Amino acid sequence: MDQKTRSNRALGKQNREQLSEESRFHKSREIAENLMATAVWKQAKQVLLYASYGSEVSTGLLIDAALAAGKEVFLPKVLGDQMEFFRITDRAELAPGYQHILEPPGQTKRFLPDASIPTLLTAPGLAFDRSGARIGYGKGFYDRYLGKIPAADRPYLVGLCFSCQLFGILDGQKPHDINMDLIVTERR
Ligand SMILES: Nc1nc2c(c(=O)[nH]1)N(C=O)[C@@H](CNc1ccc(C(=O)N[C@@H](CCC(=O)O)C(=O)O)cc1)CN2
Ligand SMILES: Nc1ncnc2c1ncn2[C@@H]1O[C@H](COP(=O)(O)OP(=O)(O)OP(=O)(O)O)[C@@H](O)[C@H]1O
Repeated sequence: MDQKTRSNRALGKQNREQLSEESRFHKSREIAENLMATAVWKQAKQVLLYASYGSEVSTGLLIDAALAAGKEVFLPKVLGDQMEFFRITDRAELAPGYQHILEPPGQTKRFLPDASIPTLLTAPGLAFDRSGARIGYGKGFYDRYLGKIPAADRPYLVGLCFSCQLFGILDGQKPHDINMDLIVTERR
């Protein structure tokens, strides 16, 4: 991996961690509100979210709002070197898994892409740019997962980040990197 990707990842992570907990909480709420105001969120019947940990954009509000709105909610679970999404109907079903991140039990309905069902996926990340480029922890889970899905069946992809993680242009993109369709920050 190139030097630029490394330094953008480190910078995005540092900027995210420098926000106070209160500020992250506040901004996460604004990010959730901005996402929920979009047509893609409103129309989505299925949402693939993540259970936030560390200094990531918090997703608790989104999970609860999606469940309350009757959407099907799926969260990632790491299985070996792959990641799969399983349905939850309550946050209480989650238990610590890979890297102590809360995960679904894995016996419930597994997400299967279906282009006829409006579906939205939110991805966390350390650095993003306006074109939708995304840098994660560097293990490639999201890129590998999304790469398995034929482009026509892929959910609408939304990157969630604080505006301090948004950079001008993240070059050093690799062929396997899959761009987000939309980036949502606390500033929209
Ligand atoms: N909330 C959340 N769930 C997720 C992901 C994620 O990024 N966020 N994933 C997306 O892939 C998968 C888990 N992948 C992960 C890959 C690496 C690390 C990790 O190495 N964490 C270190 C920090 C490493 C670093 O700073 O470079 C740590 O937390 O100490 C964590 C999760 C599936 N679930
Ligand atoms: N579609 C793919 N097919 C095969 N290998 C892949 C694919 N996507 C990613 N990888 C592997 O994963 C590694 C890490 O990828 P990358 O640096 O893009 O991760 P990232 O986007 O920062 O992290 P993540 O997706 O876990 O949040 C790559 O070096 C590559 O070996």
